[in-house]
Amino acid sequence: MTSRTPGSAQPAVRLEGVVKTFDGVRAVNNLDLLVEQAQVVALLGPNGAGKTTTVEMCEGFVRPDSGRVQVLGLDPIADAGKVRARIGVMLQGGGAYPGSRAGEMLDLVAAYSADPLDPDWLLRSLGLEDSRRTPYRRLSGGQQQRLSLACALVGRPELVFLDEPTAGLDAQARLMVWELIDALRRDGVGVLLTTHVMDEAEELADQLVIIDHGSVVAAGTPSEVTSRGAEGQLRLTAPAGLDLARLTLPDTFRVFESTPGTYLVEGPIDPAVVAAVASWCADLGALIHDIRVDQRSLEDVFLELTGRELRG
Ligand SMILES: Nc1ncnc2c1ncn2[C@@H]1O[C@H](COP(=O)(O)OP(=O)(O)OP(=O)(O)O)[C@@H](O)[C@H]1O
Repeated sequence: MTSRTPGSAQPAVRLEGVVKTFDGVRAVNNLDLLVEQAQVVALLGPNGAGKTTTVEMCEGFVRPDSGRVQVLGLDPIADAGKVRARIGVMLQGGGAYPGSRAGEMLDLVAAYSADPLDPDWLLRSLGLEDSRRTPYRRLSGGQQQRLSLACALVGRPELVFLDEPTAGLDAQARLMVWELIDALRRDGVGVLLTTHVMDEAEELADQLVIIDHGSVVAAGTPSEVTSRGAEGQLRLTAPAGLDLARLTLPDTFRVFESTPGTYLVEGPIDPAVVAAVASWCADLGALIHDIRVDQRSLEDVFLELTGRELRG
């Protein structure tokens, strides 16, 4: 992918206090969201949390009741023509003529762009080089999915919206899509993606935004989100019967010997805690056999924040 010249300092997406209500139900409730250029932001949330509504407001398909939506510094409804020429939207299985061939479809979309990417390069990057002449209806679900991603990207957008880009893809195809998203970021493109796949969000995103009932419940880098307020655990294996009274940690920590020679420290584990434990052992002349910090996974945090019940 060729590198683009740096654009204006406008963020790719900025939402401020956005509200959208359907039939008395607040789908989006006072939402703030920021996607900078050259940044991948993953929007996470349980079913019905308001992700699609949020993205559709950014794409100019849904009008907010109140608040401000800006895309590349423009209003996506008032400036729809200008905005659509500069963004890429991945539509799930939509907009295809079933009889047209994969390569023809991509060429057609490319023909609408002033400066398209090379369609053959895109097909290769997505493992579709052998499907150029295959009619759309004969493509597998995963191939159709990748073709719709190619169509979203071929116009060299400054910002792309990806709705569950790897849903239903096999491991190889998923990796290709991840690599392509990484290449987009390197090329200065802003990416707002929705996903239900936690490791995808952790792997790809610079920033995570978890929403529930239309509002942000957590936001930050993946490590900020997984460590924020986290009760972690440090597990230490060392000689049995060490004097715990000589380990000085704040009262917020719970320290105990769970079985002879296995010590647990529960609380917000940070590098200073690990150092304190190591120096406690050193002062006692005790050799550490094993030390491990168990961090919560993004899935743990997600379920804690959004509950475990099934949503409609
Ligand atoms: N056009 C509409 N008319 C009525 N209600 C709607 C409409 N679009 C969305 N909603 C409601 O708004 C809420 C948020 O829906 P939305 O599709 O934005 O959630 P989502 O986070 O994308 O969910 P999912 O993960 O299931 O795709 C839901 O309660 C949904 O039923």
